[in-house]
Amino acid sequence: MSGAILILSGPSGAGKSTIIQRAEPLIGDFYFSISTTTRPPREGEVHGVDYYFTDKESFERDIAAGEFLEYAQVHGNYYGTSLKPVREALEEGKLVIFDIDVQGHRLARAKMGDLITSAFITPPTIAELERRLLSRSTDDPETVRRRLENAKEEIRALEEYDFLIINDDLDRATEEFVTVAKAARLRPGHEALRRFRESWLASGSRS
Ligand SMILES: Nc1ncnc2c1ncn2[C@@H]1O[C@H](COP(=O)(O)OP(=O)(O)OP(=O)(O)O)[C@@H](O)[C@H]1O
Ligand SMILES: Nc1nc2c(ncn2[C@@H]2O[C@H](COP(=O)(O)O)[C@@H](O)[C@H]2O)c(=O)[nH]1
Repeated sequence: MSGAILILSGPSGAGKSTIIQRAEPLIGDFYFSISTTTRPPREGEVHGVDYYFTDKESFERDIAAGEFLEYAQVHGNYYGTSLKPVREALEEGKLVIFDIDVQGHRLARAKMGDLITSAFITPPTIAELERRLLSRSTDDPETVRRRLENAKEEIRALEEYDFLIINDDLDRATEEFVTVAKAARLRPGHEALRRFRESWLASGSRS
């Protein structure tokens, strides 16, 4: 595998999807890992674009079949990253971007740590996070409350990430994310390093 992985995490409502969408034309060729979830679709979300929406029984069947690189229960629903498309994209040398929670970041690091660069995105304050969750109008008040409570736990994992992006100004945060993505691309995994060393040593010299 010669690609690289960039993991983006942060509280729900931090602006991860917004930033990935804005950064897309600026990063160049990459593969965005579409997660599978048991969360019901929000208005406007499309199966196979935003998520693969499924039910608990088939998600648990996929867990048992070893389909996931990582999965976790987040805000009361299952979310998981399918291993097969990620492996294929890596084999094609692509940068693979994940938008996953802090548990998923830990699990992915344990399996593919040498390929991973990670960034944690957060609004500057909890009050601003609450404002964004409310103004997005996608979740009922109980869901917003639960997501805000979870945010206080998630931010404890900050030190586990390579980069912190404070999303106060969207243009600046997007620019920072693009910089991180370019850096992630330049980070070869152990296998790629070994291959380079072998070919470098085999390249010979005149003396
Ligand atoms: N810098 C910003 N200033 C003001 N509003 C913002 C900023 N960044 C994002 N938003 C808004 O905040 C809301 C949440 O953003 P978004 O849906 O991208 O968050 P997310 O981190 O992907 O959330 P989730 O994890 O729940 O999918 C959206 O309405 C978005 O337009
Ligand atoms: N561990 C994983 N977390 C995931 C995955 N896909 C998304 N997420 C995280 O879930 C929350 C909530 O997302 P929402 O779309 O319901 O608002 C968010 O923090 C995502 O990063 C995954 O495959 N694995």
